[in-house]
Amino acid sequence: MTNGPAIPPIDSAVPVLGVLISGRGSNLHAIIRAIGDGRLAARVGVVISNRPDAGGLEHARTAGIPTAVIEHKRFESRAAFEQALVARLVEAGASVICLAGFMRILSPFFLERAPGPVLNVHPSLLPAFPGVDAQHQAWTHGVKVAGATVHLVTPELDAGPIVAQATVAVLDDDTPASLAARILVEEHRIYTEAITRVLDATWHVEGRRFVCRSR
Ligand SMILES: Nc1nc2c(c(=O)[nH]1)N[C@@H](CN(C=O)c1ccc(C(=O)N[C@@H](CCC(=O)O)C(=O)O)cc1)CN2
Ligand SMILES: NCC(=O)N[C@@H]1O[C@H](COP(=O)([O-])[O-])[C@@H](O)[C@H]1O
Repeated sequence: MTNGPAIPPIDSAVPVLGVLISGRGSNLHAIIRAIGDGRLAARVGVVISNRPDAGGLEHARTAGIPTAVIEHKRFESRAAFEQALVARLVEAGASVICLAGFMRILSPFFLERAPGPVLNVHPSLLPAFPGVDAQHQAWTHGVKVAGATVHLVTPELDAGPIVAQATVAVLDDDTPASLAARILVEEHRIYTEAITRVLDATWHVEGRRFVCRSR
């Protein structure tokens, strides 16, 4: 009698990602698919959501990835919440933290204790249109070129060194929703590229510039 599908042993040589979400998790799903396709040499050690109803948790469960719900509302302070995040990331052995639609501003308390660099994906060509609803900001402003950014997370919101970007042409008949959908495709593509660059040991930051020797 078999005991179900064989669960491959954990390869300690494979870098571990910790992914933080708050919602549907399409960027998380893109990371999981990239790993499964062999396009990203890593594994997701834990998916943490600050919201129990986050749809992205199901992507993790389907992929057999450990999940945790750490609700910010249940903590007395932002620091206590962030300490819980750090503890779960350390427990999972995460060495790179990926924010994927994680809708909490992280304080220096977290960033000083995180077990590795923190990345975020943002749906605009930063520094243009920081903050929330960036796609709608760009559409309303009338830009002809929008896009997506993956950046290192620093205490200042959406202002960290840029690791990867992609442009998206804005069409005359675009709506905010149609533009956001095309930007999302590029987010999915560049997040894998950005994680690969950060996993490469030959990067450093010069001023605001993310410099990666090998890519
Ligand atoms: N220190 C940083 N934290 C975060 C960054 C960052 O660059 N530096 N990126 C954000 C992602 N983000 C936009 O890309 C973003 C997320 C959340 C907010 C925000 O106003 N959050 C509120 C609460 C909102 C809610 O819970 O619904 C808050 O934290 O008080 C703005 C922008 C992730 N974190
Ligand atoms: N300011 C942060 C921000 O706007 N992040 C955006 O939230 C969405 C999450 O989608 P997902 O849950 O399907 O990955 C993504 O479009 C991401 O760029």
